[in-house]
Amino acid sequence: MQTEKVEEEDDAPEEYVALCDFTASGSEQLSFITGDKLLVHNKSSADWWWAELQGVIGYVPASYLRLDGAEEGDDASLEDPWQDDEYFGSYGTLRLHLEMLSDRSRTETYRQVIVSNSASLRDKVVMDLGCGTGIISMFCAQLAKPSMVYAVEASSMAEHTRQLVKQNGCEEVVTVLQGRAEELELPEQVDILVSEWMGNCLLFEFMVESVLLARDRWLRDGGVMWPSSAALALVPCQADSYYTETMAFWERPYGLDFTPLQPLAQQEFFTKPKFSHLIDPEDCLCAPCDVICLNMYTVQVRDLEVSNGLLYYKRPQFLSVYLLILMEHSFISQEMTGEFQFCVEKPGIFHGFTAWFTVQFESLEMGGATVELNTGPNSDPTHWKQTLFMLDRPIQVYAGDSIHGNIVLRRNPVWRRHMTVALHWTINSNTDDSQAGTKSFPMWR
Ligand SMILES: N=C(N)NCC[C@H]1O[C@@H](n2cnc3c(N)ncnc32)[C@H](O)[C@@H]1O
Repeated sequence: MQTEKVEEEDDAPEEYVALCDFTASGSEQLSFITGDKLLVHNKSSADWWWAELQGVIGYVPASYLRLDGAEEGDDASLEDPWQDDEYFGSYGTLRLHLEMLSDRSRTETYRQVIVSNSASLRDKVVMDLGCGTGIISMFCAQLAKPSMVYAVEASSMAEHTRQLVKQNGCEEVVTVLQGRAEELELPEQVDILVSEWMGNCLLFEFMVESVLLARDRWLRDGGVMWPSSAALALVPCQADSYYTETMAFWERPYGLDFTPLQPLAQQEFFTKPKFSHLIDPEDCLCAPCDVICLNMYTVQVRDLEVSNGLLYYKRPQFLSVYLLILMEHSFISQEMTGEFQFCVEKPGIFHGFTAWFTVQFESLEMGGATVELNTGPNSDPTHWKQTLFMLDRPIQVYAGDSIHGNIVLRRNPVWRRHMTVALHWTINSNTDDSQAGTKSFPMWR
């Protein structure tokens, strides 16, 4: 069994400075704000450290801290906040492309978009951003007659993609360009920017930033974005089997009482979201709702940030605290926050929330049908499946109960492909007293 490298507890705690705010999501975690100086007593894991702030002790996310006195560039890991070596390295192998190509729901949807717009694609210039093995570009070349497809791929897969394009007789139409789309030089503007950029919970990996930068630089006025829009859906749900196998398990394994391990189980299994969760439609406590909606023509890169403050590392000393507070609230991005109001349709156990996304592809023809890829529980399963956010403790709910609150996707100010999903909820019930809760889930740092 692989164990994470655990550094021995040092005798003298080390002083670290907070790079950004962190809001604890459980009693065992410690909140802090940008600039706080924390004493780290134990680096119990790579992600979570045992630290002290003004006499209070708790777990803190290691990625939010930097050794006090170290300069910004000192920490080698901070040199690549996009983690591009690791990220594009992983896409340079076949594993992830095999997973994406094996996802028929995903891949057939893109093929359907090309087929249903084949006439309008004639003589158009297309960019396929993050083309991977070039499947979408070759669909364009085989099923329609665009004048040019720029197949852009930053990983080393691009070399193989060139070979596949030639192997399939598409080299007249498809030009493979290796590099980050936002850094490449194209010979011309494009009519259509197509990309399969969606990550778990829609935004993880934040490839969407590259799509927006490429849009602003290469999509001609009046050009088309595919997907044209995207939405994150959320639903309160039961997750009895996951709860049983990770938490209830410790009650009486082999006739012994292992319940003292349950706080550890909560920290280990419920602190982060559970990717690739397949929720049974029966486990939805009510109908889902779209909590985050992105218009791919108007959303801006700055809208992807939910600011904790003016600047993550420094604050202008001359601004009064009042003005800071005033300006902070003006920075909250509407795109990254969503309200919800659910009405429980049947009695059950509220174990947590499940999230998934949908993306829409508008027709190139006026009044033509929009194509949608839905990764939710009532559609054909995809490789993304759904994402489960477990509460610390399950709550009994009844038909008619209301669960309202909001979700905030807070992009990690240090690790640019990561975010924290914060959920705040209040349950109003005719049967029990109302309850409120909040929990933040790092994804992953
Ligand atoms: N969650 C996903 N859909 N990931 C697909 C990512 C694919 O796009 C590629 N990719 C991601 N970002 C970029 C970028 N900025 N420029 C070019 N290719 C990219 C990546 O190498 C992989 O082949």
